[in-house]
Amino acid sequence: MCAKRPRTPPTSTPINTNINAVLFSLAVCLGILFTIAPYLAPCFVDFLLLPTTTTTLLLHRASVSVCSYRVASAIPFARRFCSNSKLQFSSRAGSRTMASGGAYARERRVAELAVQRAAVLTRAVYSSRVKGTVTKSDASPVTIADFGAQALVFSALDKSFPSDNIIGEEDSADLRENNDLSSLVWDAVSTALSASPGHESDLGSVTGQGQMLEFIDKGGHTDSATGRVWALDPVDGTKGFLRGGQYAIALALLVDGVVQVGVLGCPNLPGLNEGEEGVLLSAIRGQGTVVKPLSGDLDAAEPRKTTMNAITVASEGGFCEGVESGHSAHDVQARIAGKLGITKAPVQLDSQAKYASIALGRGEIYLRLPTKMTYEEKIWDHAAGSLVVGEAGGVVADMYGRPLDFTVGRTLRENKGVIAMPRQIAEEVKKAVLDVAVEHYGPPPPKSSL
Ligand SMILES: Nc1ncnc2c1ncn2[C@@H]1O[C@H](COP(=O)(O)OS(=O)(=O)O)[C@@H](OP(=O)(O)O)[C@H]1O
Ligand SMILES: [Mg+2]
Repeated sequence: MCAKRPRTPPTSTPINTNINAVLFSLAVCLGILFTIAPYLAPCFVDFLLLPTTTTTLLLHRASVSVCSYRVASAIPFARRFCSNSKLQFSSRAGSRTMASGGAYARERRVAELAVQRAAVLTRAVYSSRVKGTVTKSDASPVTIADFGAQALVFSALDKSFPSDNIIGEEDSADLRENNDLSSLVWDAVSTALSASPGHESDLGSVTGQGQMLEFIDKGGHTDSATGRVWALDPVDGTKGFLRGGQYAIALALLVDGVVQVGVLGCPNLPGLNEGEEGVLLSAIRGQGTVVKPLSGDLDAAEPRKTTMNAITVASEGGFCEGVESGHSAHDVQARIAGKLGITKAPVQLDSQAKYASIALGRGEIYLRLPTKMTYEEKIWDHAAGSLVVGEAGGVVADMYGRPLDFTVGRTLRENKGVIAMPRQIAEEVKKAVLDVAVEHYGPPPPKSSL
């Protein structure tokens, strides 16, 4: 159980923003200096020795054009440098909200409220007789809860951040073909709206079935690398949801391909107090991870800071994995655990509740090794969870030890498998996973040419 000392999360101040701006400028200058030096040198020497020859003029011109290309490439270099070093920077002026409580405080608050409102709907759908399950083209199930939760969260994003882009797991095609199912989703949405009134100025509303379908279709964005992009999995672990197991409502904000805010609502995880059910975890890059009860007044709830168990050898820990044997390779995961000397049996949980659990210190390692090398993990299955774990003192990587690359669209096609663990044992776990992965799947595939 996680019973950490309540603590207010650290906040960013305008001073931090200025420091970030100065550091960013420094990174640009450094990028320019390092990248153009080799090209300026011959130009300078030639200028001294043969100032009037045609060769010098041509060399000079070539150097200048290479320099301008290099100067241009120094900007993305600096941006990446700043993102990697956890300095929050966004290319779009005014795109980061500095509300009371620091950078991205407003985004976090709206995301938390939206996830909470969606959880009212998913819980109601679970308790009702009809789940309206349909099977998608990839053979995975989708229910009234998935569609309804997506409509509610997108209504909130549309109200609070109307110019942001959205990547969402679902679309309304099945509903437009099946009016009975669409009506059931609308019933669930309107019931959830009346059951959780308030916050309309932040969360908006859904005025009818037509608008609901329009909201559901707002998640078709494909470019995850540019500007502000929200990624939503309205019901992650739909199979878990249907069998009364774990599921999560997972919402993240990416800015220029870097996850800056992550929120996980886990309605069926044990709560923070005896007899309570449901937790709401949230993280802002550079500000740690906090947890609140999923129910109740979120503005009044004191956020508790949570950190992973700081074990120093992997054999002291336990690992969690997915329930479905088709989603991750249980046999390969067992081999890795054996190599690490882990003796505890794995804990099987559906959804990003796995990320939530280890961020709460209710487990240490998450292993997700592929059953098929052709499978591309989805951005909405990892964006929120990876930040929640990263900010709780963890490291998230793929099975070859590479950081997750959220810049390549709706999937993580440059990564294979996912692992997460406390940073103290990251190198040990990464090495064991890499050895087994190379043996079982072969060396890492080259970067895609797309
Ligand atoms: N073949 C394969 N490999 C890996 N992952 C897959 C695969 N097929 C589906 N999915 C995605 O798995 C998401 C659910 O992940 P879980 O961690 O809940 O899986 S598990 O059931 O606990 O094993 C699930 O998310 P939801 O559809 O939101 O439930 C899928 O996006
Ligand atoms: Mg999912």
